[in-house]
Amino acid sequence: MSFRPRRTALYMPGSNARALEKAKTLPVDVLLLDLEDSVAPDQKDMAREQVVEAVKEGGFGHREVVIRMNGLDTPWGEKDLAGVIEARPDAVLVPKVDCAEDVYAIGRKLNDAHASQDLKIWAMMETPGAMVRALEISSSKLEYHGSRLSCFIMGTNDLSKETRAALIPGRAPMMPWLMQCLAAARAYEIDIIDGVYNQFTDAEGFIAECEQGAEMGMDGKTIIHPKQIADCNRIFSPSEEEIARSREIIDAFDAPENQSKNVMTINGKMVERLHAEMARRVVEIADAITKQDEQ
Ligand SMILES: CC(C)(COP(=O)(O)OP(=O)(O)OC[C@H]1O[C@@H](n2cnc3c(N)ncnc32)[C@H](O)[C@@H]1OP(=O)(O)O)[C@@H](O)C(=O)NCCC(=O)NCCSC(=O)C[C@H](O)C(=O)O
Ligand SMILES: [Mg+2]
Repeated sequence: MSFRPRRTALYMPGSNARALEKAKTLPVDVLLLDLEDSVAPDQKDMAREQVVEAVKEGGFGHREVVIRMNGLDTPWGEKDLAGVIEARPDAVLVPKVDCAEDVYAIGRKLNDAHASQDLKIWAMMETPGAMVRALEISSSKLEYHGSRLSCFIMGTNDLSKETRAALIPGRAPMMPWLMQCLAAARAYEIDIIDGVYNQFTDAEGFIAECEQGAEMGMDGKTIIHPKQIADCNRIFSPSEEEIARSREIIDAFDAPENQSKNVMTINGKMVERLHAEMARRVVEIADAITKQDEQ
């Protein structure tokens, strides 16, 4: 599959055996098995063992499986990374990435361990340093031979803690950083998934934040509870109307009589060839979602 849907990325504490089992039945695109902030220090070793065993055992179907390790500067980081190498998930999620060297350090260790290049690095973007160095971090994808960086995840809780910017409805204080990370990600063809909405019992607020993230261009949203799955999947999927409009644009530009046209009027609106490229992406996303749902 050339396009991989990343609409819903569900966190679950690695210490929660029930959640790990339940994950195999939930309609999410990505599972974020957490060894970091949702796991208490006295549970870290147990959580790591449990997650490594669960990933080795498999059974997660089409879901992308990602393990969030503790930082290499903590007492658990090295053991977590060894566990990741043993378990072989789709990606390791590195918390509190602050600069490109934090990505290189993980890449070097994976390469030294001869871990498959299919094991990707995802970066949590959640420190003030990462906000001002977002482009340096994303560019590490190209500048370091063997870099595996393929996705950013916004960590708005830590960002709020470290910057003291309030997490409020509409997220005005966070908007410059969210968009800066998005542009940095796109500049190097890296996916980007939005931060969590903590008030998981507030469906209306969650829907508003998903819609905002989708309008900003995020590929999906991180979630913390199964209640949030259905709305998140729906909002980050192309609507029937959008798919129909996209097919209309593609057909118009593909028509033999329009081959020498770069601009047209469709339904009273100017449409250029670049819009046909955007439309093809919408259809590709919709097809990938349909294919995944059929599995
Ligand atoms: C928030 C929770 C602690 C709530 O847990 P609980 O009270 O147990 O929820 P429910 O009783 O409503 O659960 C109903 C059933 O759903 C299952 N469940 C709940 N949450 C999950 C989950 N995340 N994954 C899988 N399954 C889940 C329960 O097991 C129940 O199942 P059943 O037995 O069949 O009835 C809890 O939801 C939770 O722990 N959520 C994840 C918290 C987490 O991982 N946080 C860390 C990431 S957030 C973050 O740090 C982002 C970033 O770094 C930043 O800085 O912003
Ligand atoms: Mg965090």
